[in-house]
Amino acid sequence: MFTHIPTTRPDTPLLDSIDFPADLRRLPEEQLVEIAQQLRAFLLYSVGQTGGHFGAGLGVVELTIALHYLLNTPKDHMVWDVGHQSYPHKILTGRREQMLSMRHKDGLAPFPRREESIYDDFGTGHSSTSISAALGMAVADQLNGKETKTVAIIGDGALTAGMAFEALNHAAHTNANILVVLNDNDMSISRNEGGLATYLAKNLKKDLKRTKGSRSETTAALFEALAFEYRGPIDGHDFEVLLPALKDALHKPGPQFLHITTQKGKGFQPAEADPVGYHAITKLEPITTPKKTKQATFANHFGRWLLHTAQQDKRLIGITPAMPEGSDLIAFSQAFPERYFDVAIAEQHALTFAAGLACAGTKPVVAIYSTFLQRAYDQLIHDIAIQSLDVLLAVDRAGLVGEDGATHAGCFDIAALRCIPGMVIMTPADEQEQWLMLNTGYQHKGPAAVRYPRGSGACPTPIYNDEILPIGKARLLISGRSGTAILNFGPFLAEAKKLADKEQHTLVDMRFVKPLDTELLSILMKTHQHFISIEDHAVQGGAGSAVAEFVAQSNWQGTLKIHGIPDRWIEHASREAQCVDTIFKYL
Ligand SMILES: Cc1ncc(C[n+]2csc(CCOP(=O)(O)OP(=O)(O)O)c2C)c(N)n1
Ligand SMILES: CC(=O)[C@@H](O)[C@H](O)COP(=O)(O)O
Ligand SMILES: [Mg+2]
Repeated sequence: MFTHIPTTRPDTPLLDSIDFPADLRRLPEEQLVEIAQQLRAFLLYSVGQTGGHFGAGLGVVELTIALHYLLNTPKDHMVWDVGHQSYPHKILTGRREQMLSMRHKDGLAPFPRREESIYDDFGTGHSSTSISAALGMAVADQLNGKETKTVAIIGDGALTAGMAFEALNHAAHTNANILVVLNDNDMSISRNEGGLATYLAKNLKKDLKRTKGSRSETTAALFEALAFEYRGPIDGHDFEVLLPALKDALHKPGPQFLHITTQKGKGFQPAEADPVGYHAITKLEPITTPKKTKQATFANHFGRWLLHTAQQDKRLIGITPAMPEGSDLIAFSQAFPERYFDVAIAEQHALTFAAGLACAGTKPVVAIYSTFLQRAYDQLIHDIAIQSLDVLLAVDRAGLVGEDGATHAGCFDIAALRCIPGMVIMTPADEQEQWLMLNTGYQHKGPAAVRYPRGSGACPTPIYNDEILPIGKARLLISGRSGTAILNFGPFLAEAKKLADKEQHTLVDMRFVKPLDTELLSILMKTHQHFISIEDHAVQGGAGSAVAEFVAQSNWQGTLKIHGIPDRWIEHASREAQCVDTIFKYL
């Protein structure tokens, strides 16, 4: 058991002899335990150097080794759900020496990526896609006459999403050679919530008396009802049971299911004791580096707003799809457990559940990352917006998010939301505006969204008051100038002001993307020939596009320059570096 993250590279001679899975397959089974030990040591070291997802990878060390040992990768397929647990897979598939570049600009990606390696069969980052994608591969290989095996590895958290069940429902009624491995560690990022998690955990307790490796009749019933051939649960850290179970499952044709139990953070004592805290870590700083005091983030201020507002209004309900820590609903959940709902990884359900709550007279607030809101688009349109229901979306991690890269960037929410009739969309420039906009969205009758970025902004100590903003009204910050007006939407007001000061431009904090302050724009159009818009969102379809649509309908002869995220995928790097390379590039 490791108790510390090594700060120097550990000695891992056996691991160093494995450049690719073929090297692993040449070793006798007896050496796999030693490989696992060395893989864990190296993983601890490398994640300590780069930061990143931590507990999930430690939990699948034996599974990763066993799968590469038994499969003929890369000919056979392996799809890692979410992909946050794929670091051991990367280490065994030719990328060991690049691990220290992980999450850095031009370095390894933090999730599987098809462009990065032929061993990465499917790009992930969002959860619950693995069974669908694996089924597609298995069916295509069958149609093409290829004799391959395909494995989807899905966690108990990812299994809570509707999409996973849609795929199970389909897969079981094909004759595809697909194996679903359920990696059950009884954890999502936080505690795994809901009936399925309870069912699996309850059965596991009941089954503790089973002999090693024997089958659970109770859990089998669920997956066999869907026509999978089920085996398990077995100890996913014990090669003695893991290898035979995998061999058996891989040699049988048709849809197979293997249920393994593992420990998140396995082998590193602090992570086993605190799997939530060690879901992901920041990189280790040398002890000589002075400790930075942690500034409250936009998410933290949202958490404070939620608690404050819930204390005043009994109707408030707070909802998170499995991100209570990230979105910071912790204090609220402790103060008002009966009004707090972690609905598991179920973004679609979260929104329609909120719609139902709003129909029955409560005031739901859904805290959701911009990138995961993409999952629930129809629910927003069909269940909330058409019925003009009173739901507030606190859209977190809007814009570029840094090291998680393109899968997690929140670049599309304005474009997606802006075309929905009746939506109110607000873009706070700082934490003070975030607070006021949350007040405003909460009091507004009908759907509203406040989008705010990852990390902290320019006003770390906002004044918490009950003020409400006039809907659709911008804030003219520097007036009395003519020529060019800068229209700021969101967190880059300081950069916009710098430019305005330097070039003697007018400066407007637009605040609302929808409704747009067309009255102010019309006034500015009389004295300005140029507009420059700035936003933390894709240029196509974003706030600048809203301005473009408006001015195109007028007879204004001026020009508009839109600064935002360009029409390409922005890869992992620090958020600052991403912004410098994109939004700020031509400012
Ligand atoms: C659609 C979607 N919603 C939320 C997340 C955030 N998220 C990443 S990992 C995770 C927990 C996954 O739990 P599980 O599948 O059991 O994997 P474990 O971390 O326990 O190994 C969550 C909620 C995501 N990646 N995708
Ligand atoms: C894998 C995943 O989807 C989450 O763990 C995500 O990386 C969290 O992002 P934040 O660090 O912004 O909360
Ligand atoms: Mg889990």
